[in-house]
Amino acid sequence: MGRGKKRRRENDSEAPRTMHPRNRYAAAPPDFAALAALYPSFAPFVSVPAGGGRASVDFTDFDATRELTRVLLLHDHGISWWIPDGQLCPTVPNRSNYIHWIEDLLSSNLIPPISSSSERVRGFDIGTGANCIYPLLGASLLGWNFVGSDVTDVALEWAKKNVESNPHLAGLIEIRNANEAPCCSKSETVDEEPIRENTSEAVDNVVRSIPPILVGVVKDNESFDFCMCNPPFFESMGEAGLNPKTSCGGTAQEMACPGGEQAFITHIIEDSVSFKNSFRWFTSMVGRKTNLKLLASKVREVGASVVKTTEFVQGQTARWGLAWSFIAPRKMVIRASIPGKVHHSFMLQGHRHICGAFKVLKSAETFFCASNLSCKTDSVSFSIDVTIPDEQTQAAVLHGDDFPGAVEDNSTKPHSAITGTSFRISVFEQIPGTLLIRGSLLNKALSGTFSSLFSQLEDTLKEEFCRKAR
Ligand SMILES: C[S@@+](CC[C@H](N)C(=O)[O-])C[C@H]1O[C@@H](n2cnc3c(N)ncnc32)[C@H](O)[C@@H]1O
Repeated sequence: MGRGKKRRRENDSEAPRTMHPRNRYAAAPPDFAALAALYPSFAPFVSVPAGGGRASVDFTDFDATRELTRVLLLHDHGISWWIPDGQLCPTVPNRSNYIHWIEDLLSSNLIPPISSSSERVRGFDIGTGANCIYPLLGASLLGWNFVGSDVTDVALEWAKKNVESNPHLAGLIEIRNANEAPCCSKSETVDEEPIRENTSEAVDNVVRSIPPILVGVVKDNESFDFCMCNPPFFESMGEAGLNPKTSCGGTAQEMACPGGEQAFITHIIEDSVSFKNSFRWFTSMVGRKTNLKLLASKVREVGASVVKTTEFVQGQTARWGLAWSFIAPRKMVIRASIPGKVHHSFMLQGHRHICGAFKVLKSAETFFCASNLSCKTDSVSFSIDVTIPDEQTQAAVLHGDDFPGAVEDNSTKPHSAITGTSFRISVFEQIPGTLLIRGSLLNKALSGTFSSLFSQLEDTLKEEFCRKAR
């Protein structure tokens, strides 16, 4: 955790415009003056301009940042919380975004629930820290169950204290010492010298020096709906640098590890292969966009069936989310409840940068590939030819979900005649910031299935692009 790509500075007291819509601070940022009136211990950290105006907090003061977090957790979430001086202090609105993204992944239904899924969602927070922020937020906002792991004495001691201070959540959260994994050697001191060669061999060597993350820490027969991680992003505290505009604390053990986030997340990816069927989703926060691409290809190399990414814009800092799963995505055999047509279209309107035609094309490709449909993308004509594999085509017909030639006539052709059903998705930029997405059935079979898929594509792209653009 630390400093990533800097964004144009926004007023710190304003909620970033890109907050998740369900984030409780999305509509209105915290009202510092009102909180100061309610909590006298917070008042000394709040300044109100002489001529009136919005109250502010000095984010370069660790004590102020920690007191704000304490007050927000107490006032808005009913959580009693504290961390010792210098430990990483989380910002509540930012951390909530990651929780809501996982909530979206779980509810997307892209991956079916794992067989042992219980009624209550169960998550594994890798490196929960002294602050234990994700389990506390996930349990209080959504009633999720958590195992939170860590390796340092201070993190384990304070994470437990933070859980015990909240008896209403204590039954939902277990804190686990990753150093007690059977294969573990005690956590190493962080090397101040970064690895010189950034070759994959150098990274692999470093990965082996990181203490256990999942293997040995996850118990036999345990299963989880997801894991999450805010990794140590840096190779050294020198690399972490100091952001003069904020003081969120952070010790070397929290901020840095040998090989930085690339090695840490590579370790998670390697471990994930051992738990293909025990986790529905593996996720991690990523601090650098270059690492996101690299790690996403690693995830594909180890055979993930679905890979998803997102961008978290957190005030001035951009971070990314990487999610993957080995569970086969649900097959797109769709009940054609909407009337079949051979052409469909919809508009995406949003901010030009966010809603670029190429980005939308790639997201559409990801959507279809994740559904086991084969895609041929032409980035010159901004189009994708999508083919529904024969077995899915057959399944749609056999299940009575659709029928061939639904638009042309309502007669049912022999099943064997329907092969390689395909359609074309094209993205056109109408005016800057407005895109037209058009879908055309190429061989006029299974129009109901095509219509249903197109409607799901519309929902997915609108959710992804229009929400961000708000
Ligand atoms: C950036 S901090 C994140 C703390 C907290 N989750 C947050 O978001 O503020 C990274 C945490 O990972 C922990 N850590 C490092 N290696 C670990 C390992 N092998 N297993 C579990 N936790 C580890 C560190 O001790 C530290 O608490």
